[in-house]
Amino acid sequence: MAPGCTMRRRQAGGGSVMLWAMFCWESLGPGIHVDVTLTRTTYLNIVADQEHPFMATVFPNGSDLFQQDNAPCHTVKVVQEWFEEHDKEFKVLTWPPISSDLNPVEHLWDVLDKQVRSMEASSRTLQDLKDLLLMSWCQIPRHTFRDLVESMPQLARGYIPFYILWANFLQEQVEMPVVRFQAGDTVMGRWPGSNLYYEVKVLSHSPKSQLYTVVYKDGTELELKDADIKSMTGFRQGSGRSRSRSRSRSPARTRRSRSRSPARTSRRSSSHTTETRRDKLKDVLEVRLTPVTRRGSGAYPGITEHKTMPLVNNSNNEHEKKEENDTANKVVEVKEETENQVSGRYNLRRRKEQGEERPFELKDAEPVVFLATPQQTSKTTDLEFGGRIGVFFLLLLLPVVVLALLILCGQKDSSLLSFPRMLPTLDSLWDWQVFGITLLWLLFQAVLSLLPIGKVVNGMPLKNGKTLKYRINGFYALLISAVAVGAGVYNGVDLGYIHTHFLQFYTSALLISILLSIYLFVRSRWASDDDRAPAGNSGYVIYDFFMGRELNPRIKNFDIKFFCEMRPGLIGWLVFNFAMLLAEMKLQNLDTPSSAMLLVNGFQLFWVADGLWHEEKLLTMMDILHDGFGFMLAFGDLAWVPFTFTCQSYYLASHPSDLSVFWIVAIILMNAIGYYIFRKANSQKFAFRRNPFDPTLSHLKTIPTATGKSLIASGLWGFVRHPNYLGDILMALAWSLTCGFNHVIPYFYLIYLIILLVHREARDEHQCRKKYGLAWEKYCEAVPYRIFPGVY
Ligand SMILES: NC(=O)C1=CN([C@@H]2O[C@H](COP(=O)(O)OP(=O)(O)OC[C@H]3O[C@@H](n4cnc5c(N)ncnc54)[C@H](OP(=O)(O)O)[C@@H]3O)[C@@H](O)[C@H]2O)C=CC1
Ligand SMILES: CC(C)=CCC[C@@H](C)[C@H]1CC=C2C3=C(CC[C@@]21C)[C@@]1(C)CC[C@H](O)C(C)(C)[C@@H]1CC3
Repeated sequence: MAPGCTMRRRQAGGGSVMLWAMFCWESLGPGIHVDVTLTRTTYLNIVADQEHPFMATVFPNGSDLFQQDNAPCHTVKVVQEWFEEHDKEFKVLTWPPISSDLNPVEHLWDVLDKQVRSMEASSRTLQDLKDLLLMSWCQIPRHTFRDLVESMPQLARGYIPFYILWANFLQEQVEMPVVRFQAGDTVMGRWPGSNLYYEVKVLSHSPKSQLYTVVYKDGTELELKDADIKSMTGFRQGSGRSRSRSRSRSPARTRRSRSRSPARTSRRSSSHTTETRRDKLKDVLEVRLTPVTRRGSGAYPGITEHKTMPLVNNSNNEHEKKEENDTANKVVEVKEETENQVSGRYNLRRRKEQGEERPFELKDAEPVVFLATPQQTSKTTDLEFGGRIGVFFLLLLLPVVVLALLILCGQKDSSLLSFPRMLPTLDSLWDWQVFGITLLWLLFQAVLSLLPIGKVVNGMPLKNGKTLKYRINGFYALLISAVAVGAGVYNGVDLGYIHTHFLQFYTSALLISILLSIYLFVRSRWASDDDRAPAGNSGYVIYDFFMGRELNPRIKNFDIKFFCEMRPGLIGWLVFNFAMLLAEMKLQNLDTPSSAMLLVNGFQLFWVADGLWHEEKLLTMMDILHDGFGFMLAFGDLAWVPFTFTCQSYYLASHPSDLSVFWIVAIILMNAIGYYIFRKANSQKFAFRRNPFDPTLSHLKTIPTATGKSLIASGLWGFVRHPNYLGDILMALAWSLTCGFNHVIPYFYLIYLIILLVHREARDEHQCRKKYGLAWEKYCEAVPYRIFPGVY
């Protein structure tokens, strides 16, 4: 922000709050507090996560217009590229470089200014100012912004259409004393990532970082910004000190001098402390600040009884239904029992009044969105899987486990106790021809993935603000592979070869995954910080080799991780299943495959086809966004998936399983229920993350988080915290049940999946708790079970 844009009153202390907002004739958009230095990444996040979904909701028919001024962050290359990529959905209107026109949002800043000023006495801290700005933005009446648009001369002359969205930044400044609290003071400290305050004791203040070190009652020590601390009296009463404030507009305004009328200047310095305003202010603060009750002594601060944390109904999506002030997002804050004072204004209702017993209150509003700070890849300190020692054993154990599984599965007696004393010789485990076939398969799938069919989509924004492009053609690859395999079999290719050489196929895949991991590890030496995975950069060779140092290793446009996750292993698994089906018919002299084998083939074909149909959704998953590509995923994708996921069909090839009609129906039903839960939960979450305003999701209740994202807290996501895992596990159970109860070996996939998903859930829980703080705690309170309702 250029100094010329701000009008500071005094130099001592103070700071500024930056707000980004957008509006059109139809509706106000969300007001977004930019919590970090405004960078291209921050702005790209705003555009992708806020502006884009809002635009899609307000103008669902496309061909709409978006206008912003020429601020540097608006015009940087990555941002322009993003807009170019989306130019089919909407066009960005250029802002004439020497335009004397104000961005229409600026008129709303004036409205905001008046509203905030009328509550001036309250704004003692940056947090106060931020809260007031956000709340005031939401309170701009509909007629104000509509009148503004309708009064624009360009509109009257037909130069600009109604379907245009304007956006801009506002910077407001507040002055504060430098050190408000002394060591030993008892104050109210905000719990990071939330809007909840707890009693804390100030330990010290650092003049350098301007941070207070405080200790919570449970002993947690944290560093808090001045804005996150309130005095006990101020907290209870909400009375304020005087402050002075100045503001600046969009960063683009650096070159344009802003002429302010003398009237405005005098208005600025006048005091606005009438009783009415105080009352208004009191209301606002009472909605905002809520002392929380502790559940027990020494409890973790997040686990408290928050009678006040709001659960938000997503129904604000239907903005056309609203009568007044139809902002797309409204402030969601905690509130005390003083509901009567404010309920009319803020539309707060007790959930009990709606006949539900939840300890939450419901608001017909979305939260004002706070922007998450983009992550930097620093050294990985939080080691998973038991750290270096854990991954060392996993490195050795995983390949051996698969080998043991295959040996047992292929035996007549598959009981664990009949594991052969003599291990297969190295000679019998290796076949160059098999190795060649495996390489050819990989090459074939790589070629298919590069075919210029299917759409190209953007992945999620990376740390540097860029997005990678992905060709989504997995489903076509499956169809082409099916035709190729079918043609091969028709022309006499004996797929029984796969059954008889299954171990050799495994060792080939194992070797390839090891070689690939070594290649990935070596090439990651040259990976820039931006390209590194948050989870695989501990500095320990074994650990980083296992986890993968590079996030999205690519050879030109070929994304190695995305390819391996979805193609050779998954499609290969289906080919193996088909080979086992043919082998079963041959070994057991059957004219048609057994019902168990048909079910397994059918279910798994459907699951893989479904995964490839929804291939794009993988782009938002932990594996792509967080995990590096190292041995774990290379081995997982190329060896683990095709050789352990086949455990039922490989087992059935040599172990007949007679299923009664009852069992067949029960198993089909179980698979169908599992699939429904799995797919619905995943699709709902994906759609919600892509567009929180999606009208089809308006019935969902959500919990706002301080990052701007909300958590779905009703429907399947209100049933258990990981309904998608539950669905997946139900399907896995159905697949295993086809093999009967003679041996545990066909249940290997089910056992693996439960272990993996329970562990994954714990990893995810850890990350979500870090990301969402108390909002996550609230979600856990509202939805106590993780995967299995009533059990876990
Ligand atoms: N068969 C197999 O071997 C495996 C299958 N899978 C399947 O893949 C699928 C995806 O799994 P995975 O990526 O692990 O997990 P999820 O798809 O459940 O993703 C977890 C993320 O979802 C977001 N989230 C969590 N709770 C909520 C909520 N209430 N509302 C909105 N967003 C929420 C959070 O991210 P944020 O808030 O940042 O968006 C969280 O980090 C699952 O169906 C799983 O069963 C996974 C692993 C192995
Ligand atoms: C023990 C070990 C080596 C673990 C590696 C784990 C991997 C095998 C799995 C981690 C997440 C996976 C997913 C799929 C396959 C298995 C791995 C790679 C998946 C691509 C299968 C198809 C689904 O539709 C899916 C896209 C939901 C799924 C995503 C996760």
